[in-house]
Amino acid sequence: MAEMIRDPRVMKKAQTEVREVFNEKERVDEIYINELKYLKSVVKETLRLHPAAPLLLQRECGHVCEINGDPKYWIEPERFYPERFMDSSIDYKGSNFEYIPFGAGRRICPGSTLGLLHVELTLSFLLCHFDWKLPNGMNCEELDMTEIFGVTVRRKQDLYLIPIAYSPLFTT
Ligand code: HEM
Repeated sequence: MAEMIRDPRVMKKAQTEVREVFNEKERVDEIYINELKYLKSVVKETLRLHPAAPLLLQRECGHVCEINGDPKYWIEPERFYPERFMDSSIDYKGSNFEYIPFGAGRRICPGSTLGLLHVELTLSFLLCHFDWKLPNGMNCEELDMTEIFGVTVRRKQDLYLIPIAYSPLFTT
């Protein structure tokens, strides 16, 4: 939600997809979740930029540095850009080592399917039934994206957003 509120283009695109699929089916339901190609890319991109459980001890680089000057695996690696996963063969199975939000190998997360379903379904509900805006006239560039490390990584500042109920019946 934080990445999408920072980029209204992505929010709009994900919302349009969710509303098209679920309005047609007349309800939000997990059986249609695989039709949400863009929303799934949003979740993938979120787990790329913000892995909930980075492996090993977390470290932070003390200096700005450039490694070989050429991003080998990701184009514009720091950018939140879900489109990079559309039509990509990279999945969650841990066979692409540049993307292992659930780990890899024998100890890969056994709860990934359940975890993803919860995230995707919850996000679908939030996008389908509400429009979202920042409080107090806050600008999206002002949103603090600092993360803190614990057992899992999370936002340092809680995210406050204003939901505006949406119903296709009341739109013009
Ligand atoms: C989006 C949600 C989730 C993320 C991002 C996530 C991520 C991870 C990661 C990165 C690991 C370490 C894998 C490794 O050592 O290579 C892990 C392990 C594990 N996860 Fe998850 N997980 C999620 C949801 C869940 C859920 C819903 C469950 C249980 C219902 C679960 C159960 C476990 C267990 C038991 C392990 C330890 C596996 C082992 O060491 O053999 N996870 N998870």
